[in-house]
Amino acid sequence: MAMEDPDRKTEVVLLACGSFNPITNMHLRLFELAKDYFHETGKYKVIKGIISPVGDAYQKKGLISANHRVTMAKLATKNSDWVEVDDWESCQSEWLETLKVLRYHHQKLLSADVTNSLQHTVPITKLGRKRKQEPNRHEPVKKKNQSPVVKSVPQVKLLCGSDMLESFGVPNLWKLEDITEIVEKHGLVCISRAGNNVQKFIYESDILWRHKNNIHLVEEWITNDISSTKIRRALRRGQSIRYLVPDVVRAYIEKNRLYSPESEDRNAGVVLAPFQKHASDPKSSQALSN
Ligand SMILES: Nc1ncnc2c1ncn2[C@@H]1O[C@H](COP(=O)(O)OP(=O)(O)OP(=O)(O)O)[C@@H](O)[C@H]1O
Ligand SMILES: NC(=O)c1ccc[n+]([C@@H]2O[C@H](COP(=O)(O)O)[C@@H](O)[C@H]2O)c1
Ligand SMILES: [Zn+2]
Repeated sequence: MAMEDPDRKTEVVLLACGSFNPITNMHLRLFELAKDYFHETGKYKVIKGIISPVGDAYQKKGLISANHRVTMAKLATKNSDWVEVDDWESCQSEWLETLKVLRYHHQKLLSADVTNSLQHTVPITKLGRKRKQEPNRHEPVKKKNQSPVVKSVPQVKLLCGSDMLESFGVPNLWKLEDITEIVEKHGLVCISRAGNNVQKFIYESDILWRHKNNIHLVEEWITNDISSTKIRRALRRGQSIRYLVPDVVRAYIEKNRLYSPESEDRNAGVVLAPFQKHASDPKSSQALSN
């Protein structure tokens, strides 16, 4: 695609998909942990984080309306200068495979990049000639000048916890071809969650093992087991959730009385959308059996 510059860092956009029912401090920490990890490698630059709450059609038990979940995620990230919320996925009337969400965001960056380079196009040959005419040949050439033309599109990597990675092994939940394309074309960043053995999981899957260079495992040393399930449970019991979610999110939940025994019963007994969609597909039944 573009001219490779060994000094230039690969730009990465981190995409987190999930229910965010509701968003917690731990979800926000995932982004910080992943960004630190990539920057410490010296090879990547994380330019953006995207939170994509799942749509209502996912039909998970206890899932409250996407409208509230998106609003809370926006409130939670309003002080972040690099993490944003995208509601495209949640606005779709049907549930979408995570791969399609990754493709959409990659495509969006591609078209933004085309627009950008059309605005700044300088033929590469011209830049080459200009470089040779520079007076001091020993001075390092400023590669920065080339950026609008030769810049490559950022990679969009799926950011998740190890429970999501391990869900790849749940029969009928993921299509094998989707898992393959995610790890082959995009890449995965997985934050370890207490009680999960991700390395063994990767070892036991041929596909994940083959693409392990594109699966980044990030150890969370300051462990923190906040989950949305536990937040909803505390709320149902009238217990405090202060310091577990951003204060603006807590205030929004209280104002709108969002989580109750009734809301927890939403979608009770309903089959989760991916199971409905993939159950009859033989390719997905034993997604990672070897
Ligand atoms: N404590 C955590 N450590 C690592 N990853 C986490 C943690 N909490 C959530 N995640 C990750 O955040 C993403 C979104 O998760 P999700 O919306 O399901 O939140 P959750 O807290 O796990 O909610 P629930 O309890 O309802 O399953 C997933 O990739 C999940 O693995
Ligand atoms: N086949 C798939 O693409 C597939 C299957 C199951 C869950 N997912 C996604 O993973 C996330 C899981 O979120 P929860 O952990 O809240 O259920 C959601 O964004 C959901 O859309 C994708
Ligand atoms: Zn979860």
